[in-house]
Amino acid sequence: MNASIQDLELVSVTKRYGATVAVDAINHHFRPSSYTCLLGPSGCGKSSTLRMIAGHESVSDGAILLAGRDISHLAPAKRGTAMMFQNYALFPHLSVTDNVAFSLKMKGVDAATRRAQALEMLSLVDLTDLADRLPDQLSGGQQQRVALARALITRPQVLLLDEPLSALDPFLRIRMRGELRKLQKELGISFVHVTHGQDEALALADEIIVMNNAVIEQAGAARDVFNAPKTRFVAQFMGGHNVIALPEGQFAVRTDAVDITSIENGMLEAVVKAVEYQGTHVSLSARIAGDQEVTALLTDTAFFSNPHHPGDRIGLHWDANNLHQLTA
Ligand SMILES: Nc1ncnc2c1ncn2[C@@H]1O[C@H](COP(=O)(O)OP(=O)(O)OP(=O)(O)O)[C@@H](O)[C@H]1O
Repeated sequence: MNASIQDLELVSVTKRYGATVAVDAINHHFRPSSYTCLLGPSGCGKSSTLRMIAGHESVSDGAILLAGRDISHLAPAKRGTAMMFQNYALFPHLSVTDNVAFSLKMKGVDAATRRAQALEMLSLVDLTDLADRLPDQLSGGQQQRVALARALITRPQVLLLDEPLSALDPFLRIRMRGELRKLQKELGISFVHVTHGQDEALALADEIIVMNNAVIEQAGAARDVFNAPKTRFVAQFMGGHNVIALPEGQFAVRTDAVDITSIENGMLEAVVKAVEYQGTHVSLSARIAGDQEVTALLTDTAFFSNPHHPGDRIGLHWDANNLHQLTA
C-alpha cells in the first residue's frame, strides 16, 4: 500500500530513560484520518510514545514516519504534528486570540493574517464570542477549546492529545469527548489521544492501542479489542469480561454473554455468591470449580423473571462464539 498523505507509522520505536525501558521496540501503522486512543495503566509508556511522536522527547531507537518521511529527529514545529497538553498551557497574560495566534507570531506571520486565522480557528471550536477574554475568565471546557484551536492553527496532519479530558469534571468530560470526536471527523486529520480510561477510549476511538509494560498488548478496532481480547491483561483492563481457566486453556467471556440456567442445562455448575442490583442490570457473581468467580450481567427483566439468591446452585451457559481463547 502506498503511504497516504497522513500515514503515521512507528517502526521499532524505543524509549530508554537510563536503565528504564519506557517503550520497547513498538511497531504500529496508524490508520489515516482516524481517531486512535493509546490506552493503558500508569507507567505503561503511552505518554512517552506520544511525546516521541510530537518531538518533545527523543527517540532512543527506531523511527517515526509521517507520510513516508522520517520525522524522528525533526524539531516539533517541523513535523506536521501538533500537541495539546493536559493542562492546556495557556499564556495567562495573552487574550484568547493571541494565545491561538501565538505560533504564527513566532513564525513571523503579520498581525492581520494571524488574527484572521486565529478567528477562523476560534469559530471552529465555537469560541468566537470570547476572543478577547483572558484565559482565567474562561471555564475549564472553554480553556480546552482554546488549547485545541491553538494546536490546530498550525494545520497539523496529526493532532496529539495527552489526557486532554482529565482536568474536566465528569459531566464536561463526556460533553467534550463528543466535541473532540466531531471535530476529528470534520477536519479529517488523525487524532492520537492518550488516556488511561477504557470508557473514554471506547467512546472516542476508531482504533485502540492497548499498552502494558512498554509494549503494545493489542491494537485494533475498538469493538474488536473489546469483544475479542487476546490476553488476560487486555480482558481485565477493558473490563466487562470474565477470565476463566478451563481444561482447554484460558478464556475470556463477556459478563453480559453469560446466561443463568438450570444445573442440567448449564455448561458449568456454579453456586451464587452475590447479587447486586444496578438499575438497568443485575450483576450476579457465582463460584465455579477451581475456586474461580464468574460474573453474569443480566438485564433486570431477565433476572427478576427468575431471581436467584446467594447459596443457590445454578448452571452457567454461553454461546461458544462468545468464548475467546487468551494467548497469555
Ligand atoms: N523523564 C523521565 N525520566 C525517567 N523515567 C521516566 C521519565 N518519564 C517517564 N519515565 C518512566 O518511563 C515509564 C513510562 O512512563 P510514561 O510517562 O510514558 O507512562 P504513561 O503510561 O504515560 O503513564 P501515566 O499515565 O502515569 O502518565 C515509567 O516507568 C516512568 O517512570
